[in-house]
Amino acid sequence: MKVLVTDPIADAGLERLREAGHDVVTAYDVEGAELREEIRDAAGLVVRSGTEVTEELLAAAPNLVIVGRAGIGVDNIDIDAATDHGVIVANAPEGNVRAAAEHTVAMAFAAARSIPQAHARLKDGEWAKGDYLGTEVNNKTLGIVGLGRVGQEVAKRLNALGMDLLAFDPYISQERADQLGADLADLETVLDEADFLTIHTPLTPETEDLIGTAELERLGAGGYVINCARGGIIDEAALAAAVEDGTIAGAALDVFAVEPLPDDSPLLGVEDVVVTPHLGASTEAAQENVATSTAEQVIAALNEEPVLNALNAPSVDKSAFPRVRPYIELAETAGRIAVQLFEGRVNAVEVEYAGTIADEEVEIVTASALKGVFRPLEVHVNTVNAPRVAEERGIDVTESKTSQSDVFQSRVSVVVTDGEDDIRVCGTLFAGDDPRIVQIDGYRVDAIPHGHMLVARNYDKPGVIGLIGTVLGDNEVNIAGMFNARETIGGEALTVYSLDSEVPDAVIDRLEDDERIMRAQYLALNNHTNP
Ligand SMILES: NC(=O)C1=CN([C@@H]2O[C@H](COP(=O)(O)OP(=O)(O)OC[C@H]3O[C@@H](n4cnc5c(N)ncnc54)[C@H](O)[C@@H]3O)[C@@H](O)[C@H]2O)C=CC1
Ligand SMILES: O=C(O)C(=O)COP(=O)(O)O
Repeated sequence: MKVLVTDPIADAGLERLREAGHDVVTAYDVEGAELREEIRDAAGLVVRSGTEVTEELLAAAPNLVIVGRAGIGVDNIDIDAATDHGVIVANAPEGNVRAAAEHTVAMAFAAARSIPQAHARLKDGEWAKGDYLGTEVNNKTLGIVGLGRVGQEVAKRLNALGMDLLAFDPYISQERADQLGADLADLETVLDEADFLTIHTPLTPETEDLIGTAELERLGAGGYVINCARGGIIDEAALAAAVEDGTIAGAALDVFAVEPLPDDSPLLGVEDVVVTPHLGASTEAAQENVATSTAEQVIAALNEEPVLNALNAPSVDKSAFPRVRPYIELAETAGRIAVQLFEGRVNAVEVEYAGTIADEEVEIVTASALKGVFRPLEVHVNTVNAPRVAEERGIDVTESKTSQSDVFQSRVSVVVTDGEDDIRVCGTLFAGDDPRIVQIDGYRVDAIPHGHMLVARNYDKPGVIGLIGTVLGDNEVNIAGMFNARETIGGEALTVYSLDSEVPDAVIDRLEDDERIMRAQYLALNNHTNP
């Protein structure tokens, strides 16, 4: 499949994709209409921070399965739109953490000891020894905004260099902070106490412009700001002014609100603002890590396997996946059968798990059952967007589990209802992976869910089964298997036929013309034959 790579990633990642048999196309400086054309037949897209993955781009990518972000920050990807389009977004949250932490430490020293400024002057032939009186980090307080993966690595390193740690992060436990030797406080206290303030949050509506004039005033003279997280968290004009007028001592920035940083940025004119062009993740090791990890995730997604770091898709533990996998298709089929048999307007879907499957993480199986239920919709529904499609349509989804199962070791049931009537379809796996539909609307059946199915509700009268067989045969529809279930002798019965081909409407009409047959329904279970 085609995997489009729009930002440079390490060769190891490109190689991994090729080894998996994918057609890797690199398009580093392509934008606009040209990029939309390039993505049209792509199944995978790999980006870093340089590509804006917008709704417009996603809309131009009907075959896209996954956007892999070879790095951490996903603020350049419209995840919401990706979910709507059923596209997985996955990042590589581990591989460049140490690189980003080391760069942060380097930037702290660069600012505190004016290394870039002194270096530039010496290169110009000037021995400016007397102009620089730096600040030691030893015995100073490090204020950390965002004590996540990078923040914690920075904390450990700078703590080892003699700094006290004070962190603002409303989403971290006291226990974790204690393990790091960090005190937790509100932002104001951190600003009041810190000598160095380092930012390690993602860019979100909550963190946008988190640090402005008032916060820099609180940090005060002698304070340094380091930002290797995301531009936009600090108000750049306010920061440039605060360093320029001595409100704070200096700043070191790796990231900017607009990248590449425009020539006319006020930051560029301020002597004590140190800048690097978004180099935090740019080490050989980090790039190899994130490129291979992203390639693995793209390969998994294109193989319909679980994507470890998916940000918008149900997650499954890799070791549990083989146990869960066969139920994914079974639940989708049960959902497809249930919705096609149901004659009302679905306003709720219930997925029940009984037996050993109830011990597993089944989020992806439930999403798959919904995918089956929504199959007749025009929109492209998959396990990424199925829960959202349900929510948007006001369809209640419930999942229930019981360790008790009847005769089967495990059973998955999909119930669709309009609040009054419902249809329940239950499936199981024989011999571990052989899917069977074992109950339809209360009738015990045994049907192989494959291809084409005819479900007839008839009276248990002599000759009915023969008639159905003859009518199907006369119309060249071959019967692969059949199961007849009845309530009582002579009472209502439900007969399920597994067929080798589609049943034309005229044949359905012909069957329903017989007064012994109340209802005959053709169900398409093949992907290609969905009505
Ligand atoms: N300069 C570069 O090249 C690199 C930059 N990054 C950036 O560094 C940042 C941090 O990355 P990770 O540590 O991996 O993320 P993370 O998700 O592990 O940690 C982020 C932390 O911020 C906290 N947080 C979220 N909202 C907050 C708020 N409003 N106030 C205070 N704390 C808040 C979270 O609770 C979490 O602990 C990201 O923006 C990432 O994109 C990461 C790698 C390289
Ligand atoms: O991983 C991140 O969040 C980064 O900021 C690294 O960005 P990059 O992959 O170097 O464009």
